[in-house]
Amino acid sequence: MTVAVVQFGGSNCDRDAVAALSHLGIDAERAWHEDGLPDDVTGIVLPGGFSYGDYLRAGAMAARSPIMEEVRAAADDGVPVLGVCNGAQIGSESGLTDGAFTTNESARFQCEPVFLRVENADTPWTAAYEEGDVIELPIAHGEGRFETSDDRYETLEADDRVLFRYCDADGNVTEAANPNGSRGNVAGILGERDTVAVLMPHPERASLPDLGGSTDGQGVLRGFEDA
Ligand SMILES: NC(=O)CC[C@H](N)C(=O)O
Repeated sequence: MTVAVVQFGGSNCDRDAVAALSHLGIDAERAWHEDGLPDDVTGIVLPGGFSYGDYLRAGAMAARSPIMEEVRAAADDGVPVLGVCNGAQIGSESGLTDGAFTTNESARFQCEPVFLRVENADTPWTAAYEEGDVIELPIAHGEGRFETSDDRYETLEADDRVLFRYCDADGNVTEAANPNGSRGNVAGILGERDTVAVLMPHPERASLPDLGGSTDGQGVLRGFEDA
């Protein structure tokens, strides 16, 4: 069993994802997108970075790599798929998840720790937490503002597919705690199945105790544990 961390030209969080998963005892390896998915794939990470230099829109070009057909088919078969930051953008650009991640309200690249409230704890990615728990993860993005239409937003909420919202340290979802202007402070969402999730903050950068910061990201990555 192997979690494939798909590497595109310009991905830069693929090694971090492999290191964080390995630390948790989850077998993971990088898979260059042109080589397709390994045969024994049991999970897929779309890692962060600047695939194809964020040209057109962040994630737009990687979403059109042929491997994404394989990722979609695997997701439909129930293989867990996690998109992180640029991987979240690739996930939304390829239709794995709803909505879009677009230019931050500040129009600047933002790199800072944020607090997230767990909105749905009944998923593989949040099973380690309780609903309402507050976790701390870093963000590092220029195009992280979640947007979608009124209808689709209502459907996401009605289907309980909002996974995380930006909040303050006490779990209050406020405008001040929203780093990028995301609609409804949304930081992460589920796809059609709860085995597919994307989020802008980086769990793999908050998983290794040796780094000295939050290790709250471990719970998210443990979504691959039973894969
Ligand atoms: N850390 C990342 O994955 C960055 C994503 C993307 N390049 C952006 O700036 O929005």
